[in-house]
Amino acid sequence: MSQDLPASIPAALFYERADAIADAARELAQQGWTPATSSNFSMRVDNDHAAITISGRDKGKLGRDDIMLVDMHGKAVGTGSRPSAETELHTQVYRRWPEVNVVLHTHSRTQSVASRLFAADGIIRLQGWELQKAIRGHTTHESVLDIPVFPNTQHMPELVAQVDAWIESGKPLHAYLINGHGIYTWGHDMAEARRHLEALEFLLGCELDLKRLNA
Ligand SMILES: CSC[C@@H](O)[C@@H](O)C(=O)COP(=O)(O)O
Ligand SMILES: [Zn+2]
Repeated sequence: MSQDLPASIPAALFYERADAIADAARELAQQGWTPATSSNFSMRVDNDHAAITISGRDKGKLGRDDIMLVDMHGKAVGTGSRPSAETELHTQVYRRWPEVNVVLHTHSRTQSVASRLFAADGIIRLQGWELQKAIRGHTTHESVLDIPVFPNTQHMPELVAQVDAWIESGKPLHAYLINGHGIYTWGHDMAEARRHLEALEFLLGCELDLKRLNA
């Protein structure tokens, strides 16, 4: 289905975003983090719109026609295509933080297992790892980096409410896990969002190893 763009959005801008999403998705898929059409990716286009993956597509084989425009409430703009089933989790981040321009969601094995293992605690506390410094605002391994684990649901407003409650409690949020599901993280640009995702994948893997070793 073709994408019509509002007059305020140049085609070159939208397709630059679409290409950047498709390129990142391909690379993340190659790492095995987007199995069986899972995962979704988006980039802010302007204050009122984001480019996001169309629902159900193989994230390892995306082209620019697999990306569509939505408004900041998750409604399709200029196309009959269906946006990601989890679009509201992306637009929530864009509405909340105007400086965030990229949201990434993946389903790696490490993310999935860690989410199950720490679900009862509702949180994974990362501390003492040098790689925490890959996360914006963290300048030392001594800092505390809390990653909440929210219960999974197919009803997005419930998840949105849980994320809102965490943020409104005043706690920092750079990423969250959904139990048995995967991770959401974001960044000011694609490089930062990718760095956050990669660092968190590594750190969750380390925490799982510690549990395995009973350390
Ligand atoms: C194929 S199961 C994964 C989905 O249920 C969902 O969690 C997901 O990440 C992808 O959904 P999508 O609608 O393609 O964005
Ligand atoms: Zn998902």
